[in-house]
Amino acid sequence: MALTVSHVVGGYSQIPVLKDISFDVRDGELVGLIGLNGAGKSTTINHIIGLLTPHKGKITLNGVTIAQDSQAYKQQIAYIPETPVLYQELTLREHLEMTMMAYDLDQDQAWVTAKQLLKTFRLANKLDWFPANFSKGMKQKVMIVCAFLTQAKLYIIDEPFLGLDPLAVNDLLNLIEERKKQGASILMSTHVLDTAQRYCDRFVLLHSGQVEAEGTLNDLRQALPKAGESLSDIYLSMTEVDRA
Ligand SMILES: Nc1ncnc2c1ncn2[C@@H]1O[C@H](COP(=O)(O)OP(=O)(O)OP(=O)(O)O)[C@@H](O)[C@H]1O
Repeated sequence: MALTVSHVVGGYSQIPVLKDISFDVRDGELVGLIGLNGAGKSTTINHIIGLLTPHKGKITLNGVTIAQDSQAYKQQIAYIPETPVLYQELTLREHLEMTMMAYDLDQDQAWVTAKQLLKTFRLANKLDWFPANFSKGMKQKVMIVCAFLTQAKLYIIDEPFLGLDPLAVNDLLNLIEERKKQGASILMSTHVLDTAQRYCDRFVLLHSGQVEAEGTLNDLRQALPKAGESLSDIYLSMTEVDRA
């Protein structure tokens, strides 16, 4: 089991946002973290990447908790935030070099991977550009290239589809497929439910800080038999109580 989130209660203050959530992401699997605005998706991710500490419960990555070995834990994760976070004073080349250092990557090997990724995301001739010169989507692509440059065990991708052009979305989905085949795990938060339905192996449906349902689309259909066939129908049905 790559990632295990076990009975996590947590949030930003003493009042918990996450109320006893449990789920896992297995090797070679893409899991969709789905929920309305404010459901707790980013808060969950912030706990997994170690920005927040659970009040209760435990998060392990291949058996290691962040408290046991912070560096070993963090080096297994590559995170692509919803809003790109780049250093204004560093070029694209320097962002890549910094990632290689942070993940202890072999420079020669990493540059082979980097060049391929830069070509895929049409950034190959922009190595000496600074973030100020990039569009929003280009900044997002820089984050994607940095993340997939690593050989992380777990990729966490927060809402990847909103700022990217359709070509880049397709390239990202291909990249996810490729890393899955190599055994990596991916946790992806998104509101784009038709794409999630097509590509995710399993889903975690978060609602008001709780896991309302989880499993494959078939598992969800069986759990909510009257909801409808699509992930969108199932999700809307699950949130109906709040909208009544
Ligand atoms: N920095 C913060 N400090 C205090 N409360 C926060 C903070 N960030 C989020 N929250 C609260 O935590 C709850 C869950 O928010 P979270 O950002 O995890 O939702 P989300 O599912 O990622 O939503 P969205 O789809 O809008 O990104 C919300 O009630 C929100 O107000």
